Amino acid sequence: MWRRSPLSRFSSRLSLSLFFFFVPKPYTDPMVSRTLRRHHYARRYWELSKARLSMLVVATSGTGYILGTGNATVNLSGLCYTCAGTMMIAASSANSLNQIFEISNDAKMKRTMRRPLPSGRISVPHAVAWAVIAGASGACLLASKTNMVAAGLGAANLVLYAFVYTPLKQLHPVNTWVGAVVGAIPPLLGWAAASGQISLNSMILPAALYFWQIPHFMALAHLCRSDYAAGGYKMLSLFDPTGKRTAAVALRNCFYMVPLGFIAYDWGLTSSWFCIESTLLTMAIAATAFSFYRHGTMEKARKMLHASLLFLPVFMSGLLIHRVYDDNQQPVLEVAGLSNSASGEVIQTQRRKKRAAQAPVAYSSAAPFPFLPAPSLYSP
Ligand SMILES: CC(C)=CCC/C(C)=C/CC/C(C)=C/COP(=O)(O)OP(=O)(O)O
Repeated sequence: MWRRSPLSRFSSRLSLSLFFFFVPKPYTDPMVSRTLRRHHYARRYWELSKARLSMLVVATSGTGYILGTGNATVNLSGLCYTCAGTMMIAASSANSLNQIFEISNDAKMKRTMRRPLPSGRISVPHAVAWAVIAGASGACLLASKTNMVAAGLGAANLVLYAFVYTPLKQLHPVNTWVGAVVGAIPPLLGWAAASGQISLNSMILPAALYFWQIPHFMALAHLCRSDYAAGGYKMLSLFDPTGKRTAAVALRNCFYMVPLGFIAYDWGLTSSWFCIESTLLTMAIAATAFSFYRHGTMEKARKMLHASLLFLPVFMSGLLIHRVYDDNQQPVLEVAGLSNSASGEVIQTQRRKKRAAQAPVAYSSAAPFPFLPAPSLYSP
């Protein structure tokens, strides 16, 4: 049998005695216990915020802000305020309220049972206080540092997520589509924070997010189907034992994303490179959805989930890399003495951009009455 040498026993006792001599007792020293308590709650707040989901939400809002800026120089403080406001409303408040309403459901699901509320690591009043304070501060931050459109979108989305989507999960499979609207709002919020308005071309990234969420959540719902059933949620996958319908819905929504790259170009948001990139990307995710449709296995559903996780960051990076900003481009081309065709392209882009920059109301109000002139939102 292995025995420790006297020297090793002596040195471990010595290090233990030194440790207890120098390190203050955690629960007797008020300073240390306060630090520990702060650390404990910081971790619980972080968990309540569903950190990974929140990072994604903030990233979409930040991308919306940069796209909505419309010129080369992005106002960094505005971007930071927008991201912080979105983080507070979306992550801290919306996600905390969602978990407060779903304590008993989350406790029954393997995926969620270790969350701070079902596992009893934070009390309900504490979580409610955190959600209210974070939500109100986030809305005030957006209202004071950006504008009321962004603050209003944030507050409305909080209500939609916590008070419409969350209860709907236990009532009807349509919840996934309502959830897709919730996920599509943050980039619109970001755009509104930068530009103070909602225009047609501000809808491209939200549309992508809306359609993208369907294959993403269909894959999740198929993979975690027994967990969702245990939690009492009504997901489409629970009414679809073969997975065929779930996969068909995912595939259909992948195809809806195909025109987005062309629309982004046509409306002057990106260069033509983005059409190619976006088409290749959507065809790749559609291929995984088709494979899931054909085979209906867990393996194929997982592949579609992984493809969806890759899709969004690449799509958003493409939008940012190929975005077209007008006010700095024309002078640069002129100074560089570039050909007429190059500056002609810039003028065309600006025209397209101007057309798409009109608020959607200009189109929708004209649509049922094609004989009426479309109202112009521009002052001459
Ligand atoms: C500005 C603002 C308020 C933005 C909100 C952004 C936000 C929280 C988007 C999440 C969208 C969504 C449907 C998530 C799934 O929640 P789930 O409840 O199905 O997830 P779970 O099963 O893990 O709890």
